[in-house]
Amino acid sequence: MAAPLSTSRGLQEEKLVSSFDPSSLIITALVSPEQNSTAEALAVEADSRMPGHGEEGARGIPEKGPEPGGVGKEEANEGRASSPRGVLEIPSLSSDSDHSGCGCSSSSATAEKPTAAQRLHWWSVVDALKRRSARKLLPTPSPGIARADEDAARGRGWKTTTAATTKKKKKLLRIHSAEDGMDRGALNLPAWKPTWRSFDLAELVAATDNFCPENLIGKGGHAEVYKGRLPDGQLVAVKRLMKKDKEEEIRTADFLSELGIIAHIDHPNAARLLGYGVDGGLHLVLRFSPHGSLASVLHGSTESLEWKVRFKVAVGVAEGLKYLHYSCQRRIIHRDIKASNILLTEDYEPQISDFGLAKWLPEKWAQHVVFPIEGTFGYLAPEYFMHGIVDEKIDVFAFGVLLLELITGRHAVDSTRQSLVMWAKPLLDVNNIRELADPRLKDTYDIDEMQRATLTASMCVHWMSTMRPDMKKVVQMLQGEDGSQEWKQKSVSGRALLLDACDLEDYSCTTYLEDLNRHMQLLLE
Ligand SMILES: Nc1ncnc2c1ncn2[C@@H]1O[C@H](COP(=O)(O)OP(=O)(O)OP(=O)(O)O)[C@@H](O)[C@H]1O
Repeated sequence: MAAPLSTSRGLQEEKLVSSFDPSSLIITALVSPEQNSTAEALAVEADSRMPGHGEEGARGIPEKGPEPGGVGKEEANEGRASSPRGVLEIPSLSSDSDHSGCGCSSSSATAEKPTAAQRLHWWSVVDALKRRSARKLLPTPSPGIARADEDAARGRGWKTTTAATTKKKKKLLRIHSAEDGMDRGALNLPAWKPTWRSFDLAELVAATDNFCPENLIGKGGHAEVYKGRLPDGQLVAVKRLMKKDKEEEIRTADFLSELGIIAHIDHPNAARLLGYGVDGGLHLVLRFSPHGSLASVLHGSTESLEWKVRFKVAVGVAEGLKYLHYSCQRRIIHRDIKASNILLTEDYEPQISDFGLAKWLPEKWAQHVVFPIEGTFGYLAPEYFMHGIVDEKIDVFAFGVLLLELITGRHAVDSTRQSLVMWAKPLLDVNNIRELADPRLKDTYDIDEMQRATLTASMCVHWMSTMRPDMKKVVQMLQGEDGSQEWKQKSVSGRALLLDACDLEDYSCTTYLEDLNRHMQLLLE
């Protein structure tokens, strides 16, 4: 496994990035074969770029899933494709429940399949992308194409179908024929109105004052985010995917992936999608969070964030993660929980955002192995960065780090490149709350809440994933609802417990810290 590259995003956030993202396969399920569009050629290209990727895997759905309780393997040379990210599965017409759409429930725990109307809505997204692709294929730019689109098309070597890809294309045609054979017009649509819509470029330009630099409110590894105002006065955040080093098709795949997941999320502690735009770039339109990210409020201000708010944020993020892990038809693993991906509403209600790396896993897969490993250093669970293992527990680990940030006011990785987990571990082991608590808080925190938070954090950042609580338990622990007494007792004998756990496994506490260190050195070299 090649060592992942690191971007230069400062010491606080070393983000792992990939040279190739298997999620690009998502496109293969979204383009229609009936048009010889760029999008289709793109699909074939994306497919063919997977080394050893079998034709059967062209839809990104494994031919044969792992046995119940087994591990889903994403590595291409295993002959299986990735657990598809995002949209790929949403409009699926397959009868196999495991390959059906995400259909996350609306604030309820009941999973629902997508309706015909929902599928139709998705088709409109696909059509918009196809139109965009088709425009770019035109040998001479049409006078009707917006200038921004011309810029985007300039110099880009979109490949049309080649002899080498013809065979795969034929296969794709067959794969898609079943879906495309469905008469969209003949669908008897139930009354379903999506809460999000398509925005054209003119609307986005007007809202953001032509993406004026003054409206730039955030810049991540993949996107620029602009503040905007819609004609009805509503404030929005327009997330524009950056061109950077990624190929167009990979960017499109990332975009569809994020859109596919976020469009189905409906929870007060998760970012709310208002729409998307595919003209002049790829855009997500999101509800604006007035306080920006937790990272900026916690670390970017001289004023100390009061404990009451910190605890509210902790509980809210835990609720949001619980929803993602348990209230969707398929479990959504966020994979990039960190302070800069937690946005704060007017009244400091936290919202989990940036679903660019999120994955959903079939119910019967206990876990999944991915390559390349993506995420942000300081928040990566050991089993993930060492072996690429993905399940809910990697989010639990990252949540533990976030909790430590809230408790201590420290960064996940400090200016001396020390990981917060490494710094906090000895203090957590002896339950030294005085040393752990952010000195800026002085004595203003609720001692019970602080006790519960530190204990929960110590369990969440356990190096053995099986020793970490799930997010249902985390919520209960934070709220002191279930087993708080039991946890209190554990906190008293916390050190003994943790040492016991160390003894149980060869993979000891020391090994874990050494691995973390080694991994960090690798990244920062
Ligand atoms: N809805 C929003 N309201 C206010 N600010 C936002 C909103 N969405 C994003 N931002 C700001 O923009 C920043 C970058 O957004 P985001 O994390 O989605 O971009 P990204 O490129 O995907 O990031 P990453 O590097 O984590 O992949 C956030 O940290 C936040 O400060």
